[in-house]
Amino acid sequence: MPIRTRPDELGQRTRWRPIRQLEGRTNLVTALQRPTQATAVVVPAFDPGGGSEPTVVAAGLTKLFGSREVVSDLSLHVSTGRAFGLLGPNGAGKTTTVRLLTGLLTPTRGEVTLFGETLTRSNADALRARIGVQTDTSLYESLSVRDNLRFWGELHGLATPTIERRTGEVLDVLGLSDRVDSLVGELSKGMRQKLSVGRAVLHEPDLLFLDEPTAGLDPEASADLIDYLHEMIRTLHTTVIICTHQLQGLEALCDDIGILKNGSLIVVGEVRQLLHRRWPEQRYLLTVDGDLAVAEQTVASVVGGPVEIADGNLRFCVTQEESISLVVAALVRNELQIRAVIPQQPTIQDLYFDTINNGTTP
Ligand SMILES: Nc1ncnc2c1ncn2[C@@H]1O[C@H](COP(=O)(O)OP(=O)(O)OP(=O)(O)O)[C@@H](O)[C@H]1O
Repeated sequence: MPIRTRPDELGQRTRWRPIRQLEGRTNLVTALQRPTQATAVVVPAFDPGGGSEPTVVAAGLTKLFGSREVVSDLSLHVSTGRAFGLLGPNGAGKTTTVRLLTGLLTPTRGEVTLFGETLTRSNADALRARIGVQTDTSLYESLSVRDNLRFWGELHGLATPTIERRTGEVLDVLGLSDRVDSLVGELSKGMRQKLSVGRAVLHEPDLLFLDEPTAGLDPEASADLIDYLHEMIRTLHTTVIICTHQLQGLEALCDDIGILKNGSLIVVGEVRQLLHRRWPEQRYLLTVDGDLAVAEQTVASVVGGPVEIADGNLRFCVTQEESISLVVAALVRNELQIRAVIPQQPTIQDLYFDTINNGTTP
């Protein structure tokens, strides 16, 4: 009998949890006992001696369609148990990169290594059996939810009882149990989205590719999905690669990111390191009552750097935390009433726009 998630006592919605956690299988214990592996990725250069065990290595990956180069000399490592965000504007080459990494396209130059094995035509199917790919395009609309999952499970060689058990568990976690017999064509966009994620994780892949996983989900379902992915990574050590344009809050999910522009990976690395390298100073937002121009001059005289006025607030940076008390003292001396001094954490979204607009590479 499938073990079900327990709705909490307040009657709130069931939270998404990894299947293996729900099952309480021994491989969960094994996963928990495995040591945490080191940080993924750094710089866009192939570095085989990183010390960590990468699940995905791309080395000099290049793809031409005709004479048009859509992926150019792309190199990256994604280490086991990390979530990697592959970002970039429309047409930057994200989907093509994912197709190259999953063996659905053959590179013009370069190579891909998955789970320590160089990806070739002859081992592609075997390696793909360890991969889950979520896209919203390949669900069968005229089949029921159950039959979509059954079909997918059979493709992955799962036995019928396993498929049935997994289907129950996945749908329970997704909050779709009551739609098991609905035709996919009758589902809402968000429900299809959830089903496409559920299908990708049905066989508990070691490597999961997600394409806009939260698009079309309501905020609660979106937060639940992120929780679920976190749990999957934490307990099963799944490696996740996410292509998304939804940058807000992405820090909650991604350990590492790569930003593609015109087929080239122009920024790649660990999120915290990249943000710190780009913005080593502490940024502040200041709200004062009184003359903003006087406030600006006062702050500038203390911090010695640019002070920006935006939406009636001042924005500035300090290199040392102590400087902020000097700023406050100077404002008080000039009889400016301080309403708020708020530290501003730079985000992936800030880095993305900075990189795309200014072409800076931290
Ligand atoms: N099969 C193909 N034949 C020719 N050109 C292609 C093919 N597939 C993709 N391209 C081109 O490759 C470039 C990159 O496309 P890709 O789909 O990888 O971008 P993307 O970053 O995923 O974009 P989006 O964010 O819009 O999904 C585009 O200019 C696209 O037109």
